[in-house]
Amino acid sequence: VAKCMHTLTLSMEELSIHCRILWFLSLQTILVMLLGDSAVGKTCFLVQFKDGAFLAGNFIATVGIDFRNKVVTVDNLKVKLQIWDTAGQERFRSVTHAYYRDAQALLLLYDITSKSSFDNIRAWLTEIHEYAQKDVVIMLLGNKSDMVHERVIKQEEGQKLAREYGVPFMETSAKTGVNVELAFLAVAKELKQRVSQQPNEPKFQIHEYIESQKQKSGCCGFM
Ligand SMILES: Nc1nc2c(ncn2[C@@H]2O[C@H](COP(=O)(O)OP(=O)(O)OP(=O)(O)O)[C@@H](O)[C@H]2O)c(=O)[nH]1
Repeated sequence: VAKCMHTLTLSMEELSIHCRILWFLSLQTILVMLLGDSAVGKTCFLVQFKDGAFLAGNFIATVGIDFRNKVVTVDNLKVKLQIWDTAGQERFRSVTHAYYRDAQALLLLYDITSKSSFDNIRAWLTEIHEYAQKDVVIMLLGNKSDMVHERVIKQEEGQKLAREYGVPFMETSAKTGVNVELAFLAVAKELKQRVSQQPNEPKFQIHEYIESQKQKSGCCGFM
């Protein structure tokens, strides 16, 4: 029995190593795309995540598409995120459509101080369903949560819309950094878990993960 147990333990260990190698080889780079109307803060969101800085000053709209890489650690594994920052302006829409199908995760932003950017989320989701992969991870983000006095979209409205489409939701601030890293880590963890999850493990729940991180940080703006 002891010998059997030993063999069993070894093979479980081996299996785990194989899973990690597979994960490393297959999903070493995760493609994340930032979407949403012009001026909702996509470029600032990316710069905050990449460099921990806020781009204050004149607003310069993105032309076409741009990308940055950042390596993060998910469950002790290094994962490279390749993040595509898209132009929100309508005239670049056909350029960005071409990139949708390669994205594994989409962070869809609106600006909590702009009703039109929130109203356009439904149209963005329609486009996503038309052009993106069926199993793409989508997260809805209400950005500029630091602008409390200019807010026109309540947190509950964002939450309600997200629930309607079955996607996770958070409010974020590219200015203060609130929830910026968490948004990327949550989608990376979801994608990693899809690959490496053991059959006897409970399914990873991105909503619960976000909630647990909220409780850990005791901070604001999570949903
Ligand atoms: N207060 C505040 N301002 C923000 C935040 N995020 C972005 N901004 C400001 O909003 C404006 C637009 O930000 P960008 O990041 O350039 O917007 P974008 O979504 O990339 O715009 P496009 O490139 O046209 O699609 C800039 O003036 C930023 O300084 C935020 O979280 N809080």
